[in-house]
Amino acid sequence: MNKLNVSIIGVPMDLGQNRRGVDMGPSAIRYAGVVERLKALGHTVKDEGDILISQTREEKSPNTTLRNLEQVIEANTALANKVHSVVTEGEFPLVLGGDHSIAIGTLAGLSDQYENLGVIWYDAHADLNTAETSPSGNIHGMPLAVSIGLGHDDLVNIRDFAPKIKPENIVIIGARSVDPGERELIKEKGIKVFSMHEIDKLGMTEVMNQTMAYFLERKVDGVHLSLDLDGLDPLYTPGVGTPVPGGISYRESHLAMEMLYSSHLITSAEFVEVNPILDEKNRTADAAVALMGSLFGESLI
Ligand SMILES: NC(=[NH2+])NCCC[C@H](N)C(=O)O
Ligand SMILES: [Mn+2]
Ligand SMILES: [Mn+2]
Repeated sequence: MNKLNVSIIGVPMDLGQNRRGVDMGPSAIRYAGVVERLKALGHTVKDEGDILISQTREEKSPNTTLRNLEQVIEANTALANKVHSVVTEGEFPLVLGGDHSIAIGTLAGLSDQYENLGVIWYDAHADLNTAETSPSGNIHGMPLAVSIGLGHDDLVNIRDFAPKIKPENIVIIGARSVDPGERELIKEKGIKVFSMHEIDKLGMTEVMNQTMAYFLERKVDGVHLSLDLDGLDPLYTPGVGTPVPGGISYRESHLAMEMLYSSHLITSAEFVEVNPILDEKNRTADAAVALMGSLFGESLI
């Protein structure tokens, strides 16, 4: 088995949306035993601590409909620099959120290390909104659009280059709440989506096999897993700010993580949207850590 040097980066960010408490996500995931779980699998694990996040929130940012824009730019710039230094040292970045706006920083930090990075977006949502299409003004609904170069200039150009990833290198898994503007973008850019419909119809084994074949065909030189806990059904992960019923099951998610482990394709990961205030007895963070166990090589036998 392949042993990794895992660097854990906490991002106690809640400025990309309006439900308070998701800033406590990294602590909840640590309490659920992430370090111990990965060490038990033989990996070397270093907890790099948390990125500093502004405690100032504003209801209306000056000159924009994007909520807390300045603070989100600042946090993501810091995260991008941290992820970048971790990757250049040959370590595996494992980012703990925090709301999903932090994927902007994670991808910005990763992408100049990869010519052709693939991205798995495991989520109930597509997170492909821009200021023009967003129903909410919440930046956590925009990170994938920003990463393909669409959105506010200062977000798009973190670390001074854009775009970070190619639309045809994205695979969205678990989508079931997609806004009209996002649908158009998916069509226009040819983004690959396995919605709940495909998961139901094909089964998770086939979805993952097709996902991996797609990345091999695209000759990616790394794959980032961005896992929003709301991709799972709220039955299993109730502690999320934007739950959508009819989601991926706990077992299907483990199967997906186990298959990703066996594929050796994944080169970085983030687990986001864990909100302990909305949770029941830390179940959502527990689920996140259990899924990380599978992603990093736990098996039953
Ligand atoms: N990362 C998330 N949970 N995103 C939810 C986005 C919800 C909705 N599509 C919006 O733009 O506001
Ligand atoms: Mn989501
Ligand atoms: Mn999301």
